[in-house]
Amino acid sequence: MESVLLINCMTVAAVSFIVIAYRFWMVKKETRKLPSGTMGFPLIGETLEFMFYSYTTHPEAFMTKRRLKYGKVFKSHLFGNKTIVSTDAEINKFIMQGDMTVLVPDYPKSIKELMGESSILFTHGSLHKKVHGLIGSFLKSPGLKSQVTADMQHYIQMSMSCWKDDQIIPIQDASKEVIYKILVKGLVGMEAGKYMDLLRLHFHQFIAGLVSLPFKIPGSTFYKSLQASLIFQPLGSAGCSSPSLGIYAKKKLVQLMKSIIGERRRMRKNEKNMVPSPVKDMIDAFINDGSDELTDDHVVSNLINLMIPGNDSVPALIALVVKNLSESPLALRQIEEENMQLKKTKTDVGMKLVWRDYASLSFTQDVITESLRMGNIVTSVIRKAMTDIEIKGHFIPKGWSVMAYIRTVHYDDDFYEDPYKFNPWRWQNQKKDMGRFSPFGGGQRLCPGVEFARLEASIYIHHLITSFSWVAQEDMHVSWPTPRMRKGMPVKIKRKI
Ligand code: HEM
Repeated sequence: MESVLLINCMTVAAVSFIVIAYRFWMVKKETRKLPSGTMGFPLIGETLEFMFYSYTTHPEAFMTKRRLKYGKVFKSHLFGNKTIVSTDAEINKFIMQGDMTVLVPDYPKSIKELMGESSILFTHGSLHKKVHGLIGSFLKSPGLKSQVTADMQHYIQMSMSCWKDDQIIPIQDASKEVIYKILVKGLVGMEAGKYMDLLRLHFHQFIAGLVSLPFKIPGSTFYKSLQASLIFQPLGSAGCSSPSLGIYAKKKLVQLMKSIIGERRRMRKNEKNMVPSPVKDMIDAFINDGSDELTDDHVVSNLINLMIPGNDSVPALIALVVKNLSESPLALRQIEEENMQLKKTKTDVGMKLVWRDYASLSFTQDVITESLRMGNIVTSVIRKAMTDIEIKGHFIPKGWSVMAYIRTVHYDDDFYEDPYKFNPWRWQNQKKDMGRFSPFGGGQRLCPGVEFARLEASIYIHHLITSFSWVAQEDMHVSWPTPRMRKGMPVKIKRKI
C-alpha cells in the first residue's frame, strides 16, 4: 500500500515537473525576443479595439498608441491570431518580398471560408505563380486597356448624360455602376443585363461579410455572406437543403459561367489548326494557358475572386480623389487645366482618346498616387510564419500572424513631410520606394490590377473634371467593413458649358 502511494506521488511529481518545465521552456521560447505589446482579452484579444478604430477616420490610431509605447514592431492578438504587427517600412518590405514558403498569406478564417481554398489569395508555389502571371499579363495587355478605354468612355457618357444641374451625385456609387460593367465584361465577356444585376445584388452582402468577425450567428453579416457564398461551390455540394431564391439564382450564374467556359474550350479545340482568335477576356486568358492545371472550378472561383477587389477598390479611389480635390482648390485647378488641354487637343477635334493619353496625364497620376497614399484602400497585408523567423532582431514564432501595416508608413513623417496634407506635388520626379509606398503591396503578390485600376480611375476623373464642376457635401472616409466614403462622396454638380 505504501509503495503504491509512493509510486503515485513520484509519478505526480514527475508529470508536474515535466509540465512545469515544458511550460517554462515554451514561455521562455515565445518571449525570447518577442516584440513587446499586449495580447488583450482572452479569445478576442485586441480585435474589438482594432475594429473600433477602423470605423473612424483615423484607423491608424490603434497602431500609433502602441507604436509610441512599444516601438514600430509589437505583438498583439487580432482576429483570433497571435500577431506581430509591423509599422516599419523596411520590415514591411521584407514581409511583402520575403520567402513565400516561409511567410504565406494569412487572412481571418471568415475570409478563407468565404473565398474558398482555391482563391489566388490562398494558393502558393507554382500554381500561384501561374494564376498571378495569367491575371497580371491579361490586365496589363494593350488589347484590354483599349477595350476598357472605349467601353468606359461609352458607359460614362451614358451615365453622366442623365445628370442635371444642382443634382447631388454620390460619386462612389455612380462610378461603381460603370466600373462593375467594365469588370464583368473584361472578365467573362458579359454585357450589361439581368445576370449582371443579379450577381451584383449578392455581392453587396458577400463583400461585407469578408472582413467581418467569424461568428456564425444566423442574421449576422458573416452568416448571410456565407450563405451567399455557398453558390460558389460546385452544384449539388452547397450543403444547403433549401437554398433561397437568391442562392439558386447565383448557382445559375455559376452554371452560366461554366457553360461560357465550356463553349470557349470547344471553340479553342476547333481552332487547333487555325490561327487562334485573340484573347477577349479573362476566361480566354485562363483557358489559353493550355495546361490541365486550371480546372473549370478553378477558373470560375478565380473569376469571382477578381470581381471582389475589382468592384469596390477603384470606386473608393475615385471618391478619394474627388474628396481630396474638393479640399485643394490649387490641385483642382491644375488637374482641370491638364485634362481640359487633353480634351482640346484630341476630343474637340474629333479624335478619340486612347489609354496612353490618360497615362500621359502626369499631374493626374500624381493626384491618384497621393490619394492612394492618404486613402490606404488596403491598410495592411497579412502573412503567417511557417517557421520561427527573425526580422531585424524581432523574433516571430512559427504559427504567428505577421501584419505589415501599410497605412502608418504612408503617414510617417520620416518619409513624408507634413504627411496629413494632401500634396500631389510631392510626387513630381519622385521615385516610389516599395517599403515606403505600397498601396498595391509588393513582391510576388503585388496587385496584378495596379495599372488597370489606375487607368479606370484616370478615365473617370477626366470625364468628371472636363464636364462638371461640383461642390462636395460632407462625408468621411472609413476603412470598415470595406474602405469607402461613408455617404458615397456626394457632390452637387453643375455642367460645364
Ligand atoms: C485601388 C485599387 C486597388 C488596390 C489599392 C489594391 C491593392 C492590393 C494589394 C495591397 C494587394 C496585395 C495583397 C497581399 O499582398 O496579400 C492586392 C492583391 C490583389 N489584387 Fe489588388 N488592388 C486594387 C485593385 C485591384 C483590381 C482592379 C484588381 C483586379 C481586377 C485587383 C486584383 C488583385 C488580385 C487578384 C490580388 C491577389 C494577388 C496575389 O495574391 O497574388 N486589385 N491588391
